Amino acid sequence: MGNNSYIPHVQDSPSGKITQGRKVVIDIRDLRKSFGENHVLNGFHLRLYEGENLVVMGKSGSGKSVMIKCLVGLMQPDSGYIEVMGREVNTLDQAQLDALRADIGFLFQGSALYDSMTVRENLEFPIRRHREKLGNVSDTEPLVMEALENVGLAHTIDLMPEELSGGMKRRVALARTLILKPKVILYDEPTSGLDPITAKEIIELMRSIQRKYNTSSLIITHDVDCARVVSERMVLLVDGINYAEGTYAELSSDKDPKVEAFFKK
Ligand SMILES: Nc1ncnc2c1ncn2[C@@H]1O[C@H](COP(=O)(O)OP(=O)(O)OP(=O)(O)O)[C@@H](O)[C@H]1O
Repeated sequence: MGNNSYIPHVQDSPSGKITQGRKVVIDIRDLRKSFGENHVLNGFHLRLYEGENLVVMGKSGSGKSVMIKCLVGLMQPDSGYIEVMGREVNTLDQAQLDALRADIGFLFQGSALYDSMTVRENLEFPIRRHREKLGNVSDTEPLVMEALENVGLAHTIDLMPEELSGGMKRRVALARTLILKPKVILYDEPTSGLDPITAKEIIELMRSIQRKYNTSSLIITHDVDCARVVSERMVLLVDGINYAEGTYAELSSDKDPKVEAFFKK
């Protein structure tokens, strides 16, 4: 590990077994992005397989957000190949990008609820934006209820965000993400700012959603506990590359100093 090239999965390693025979839903190859002399991504590779929970860990400023922005077409990479659910992102026009984004759920740190809207109205918002994807439904109530039930918050439907705790807001935001039945969910620091018990609840929810809908999840986190519980595989982003890949057990016992640094408390 730790060389400057793509690390193919060793087929009979634990992480190799996880990926064997599964369909690739996100394929990032040799991604490069610099801002002047700041070379952020220097040949980053990543594959997300159908139904898997993949955690990407990297220090602050290592380029995780840049990678996600390139992935959803919000930022143009300098070079590299990005394919999401069979579509090559760099070749898509605006309408095609919008359609792609409707298939991707985002749970970002900043994906706050609209304070002036009730929980119901917050959940109706994406339905109105992507009405055609849901077959132009006129009665949104069953969709809103199903999404809220998935996160155990059906009783909050008529509350305002200010009446919810931080953990409940995060769960409502997750329900809003689920309402469009995304095939892929991108989580950016899903447990940041939450106390350990609430963080654990969010992690449990992420796992149950993944089981129920067979979604593929790309999870960006600094939280080693979150990574341990939620990840099937992990990618460590160091020096702009996928420095190391493997299961939590594989990586947490790796003796490479840059890998070890992630697991020191
Ligand atoms: N639009 C931009 N213009 C110039 N530099 C940028 C831009 N976006 C990101 N960068 C730089 O790219 C580097 C990686 O930033 P990025 O936000 O991807 O880090 P990160 O790994 O997501 O960090 P954090 O964990 O703190 O959110 C940083 O040095 C940042 O200053």
